[in-house]
Amino acid sequence: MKTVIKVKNVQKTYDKRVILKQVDLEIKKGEIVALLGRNGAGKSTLLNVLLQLVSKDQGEIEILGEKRLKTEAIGVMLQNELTLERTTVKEILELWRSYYPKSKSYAELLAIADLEEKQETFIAKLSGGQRRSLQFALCLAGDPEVIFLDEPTVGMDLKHRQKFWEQIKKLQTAGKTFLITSHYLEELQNVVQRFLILKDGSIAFAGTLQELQQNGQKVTFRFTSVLDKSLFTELPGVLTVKNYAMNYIVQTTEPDELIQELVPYLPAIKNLSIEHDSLNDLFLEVTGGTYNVVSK
Ligand SMILES: Nc1ncnc2c1ncn2[C@@H]1O[C@H](COP(=O)(O)OP(=O)(O)OP(=O)(O)O)[C@@H](O)[C@H]1O
Repeated sequence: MKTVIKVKNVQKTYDKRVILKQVDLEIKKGEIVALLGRNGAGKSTLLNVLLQLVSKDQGEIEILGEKRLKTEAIGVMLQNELTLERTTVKEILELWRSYYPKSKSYAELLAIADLEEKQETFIAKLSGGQRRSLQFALCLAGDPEVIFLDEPTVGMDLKHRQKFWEQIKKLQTAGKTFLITSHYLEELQNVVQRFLILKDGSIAFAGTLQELQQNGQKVTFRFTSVLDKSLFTELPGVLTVKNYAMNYIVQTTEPDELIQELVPYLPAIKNLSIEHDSLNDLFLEVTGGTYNVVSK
């Protein structure tokens, strides 16, 4: 597949503070890629640099094979950018369409925004979620090839979120490429192909969810048992054991081995459930967050 976004050794400093130290990444056509990182990691800065909204100190960026930003082929949804408060939904959609020689139809954009009932409503009177949906429709006005979304679902209710992610998948099947920042990790899991994790000014991890799981795989066993804690702490591959009365939480990097070891004790183990790390847990591990580690 064709490379759509290519970033090499990008650096950015604000007031002598290094925000992006060395960012390298590549995104292929048709990929949905999430850019993750803790608050202040530099995600928005990276997007702004990619979109040439702020200058970079150093490095190379190519989008759609060009150093020049092909604005007609790029869709952008940043945070809180709807400022034309005294404009109606209809007026703003038509205005955005007029910027592009090849725009999506008004009806299509209205359906994407899901604001059929609010065509004559001023932007000032829309809810936070409705504004985000409208912004999403605006960023698709020119039928772009590459779409940058910064925290797109903030403020959207469940129905709008679901609809939003369905639209993204549909657009992907039409060959569109996405780079998305979000703190809602769980909802990314079913949509995103690849995750980039920004930490200390560089991409600390780039790969699929499976690769992320293999990278720092921890599996949690939960059960109730009358057996003594010391029995579980000594089993091979066990990282941590926590118990409250008979309720146990055991974490391991070797789930298959642990199951084998537990077999002789199964008559005394009830309500067993086995869970892989969630994307949240894995993310916190990579970014050096406070992973909820329980000590032996
Ligand atoms: N215009 C600016 N001038 C100076 N410092 C800035 C500017 N914009 C951002 N920063 C700083 O750069 C760092 C990265 O900010 P950025 O907004 O890129 O982080 P982020 O990963 O998008 O965070 P969040 O998840 O909170 O949105 C922060 O420490 C921020 O204070």
